[in-house]
Amino acid sequence: MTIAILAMQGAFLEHGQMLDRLGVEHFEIRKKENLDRSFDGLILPGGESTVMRKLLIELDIYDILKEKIEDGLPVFGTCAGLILLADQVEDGVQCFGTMNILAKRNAYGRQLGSFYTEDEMKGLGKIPMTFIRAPYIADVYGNAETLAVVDGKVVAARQENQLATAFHPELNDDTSVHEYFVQMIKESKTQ
Ligand SMILES: NC(=O)CC[C@H](N)C(=O)O
Repeated sequence: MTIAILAMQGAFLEHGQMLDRLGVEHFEIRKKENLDRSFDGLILPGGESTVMRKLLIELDIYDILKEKIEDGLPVFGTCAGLILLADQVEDGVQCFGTMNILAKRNAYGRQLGSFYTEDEMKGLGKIPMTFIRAPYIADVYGNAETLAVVDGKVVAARQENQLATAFHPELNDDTSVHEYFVQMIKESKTQ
């Protein structure tokens, strides 16, 4: 199994370190040519969603990745990555728009934008959650399903091949969300 990590900007290195710990092969997508390689899953990291969207379009990567996601490629978006997947974005612009969620950007305001907590994620129990100028999911609809709620706000969701978290599981020691994603990839191969 090989996972591609979008590495134009943001917290991509830490995702690679998580995958190393799980013994999963990975490589970085920095330019269009990197997409010549085949891969079984895609990680969209945290960072700045507006910058990532701009680079995706400028580097001619946007259409290729959107088509792969629509064709069922397992994808995991954290924080800005969640915003890239959202069908609707409050205070921002839609990017791939493949997931039936409304993302509210910088939703916790200046003061509360970054914090740490531990809370339940469906199927995983209590896990560490680090939020950095995070969005939350203000609405989940269609085939999307809520996986975690913190203080009444949805912070993780899944829709078939797509997984999104408002927090950064790659910044804590716990590998369970990445394991969950690896399991999604395995299941997609047996379908
Ligand atoms: N840590 C993050 O990824 C922050 C996301 C950022 N606020 C954005 O809108 O893209």
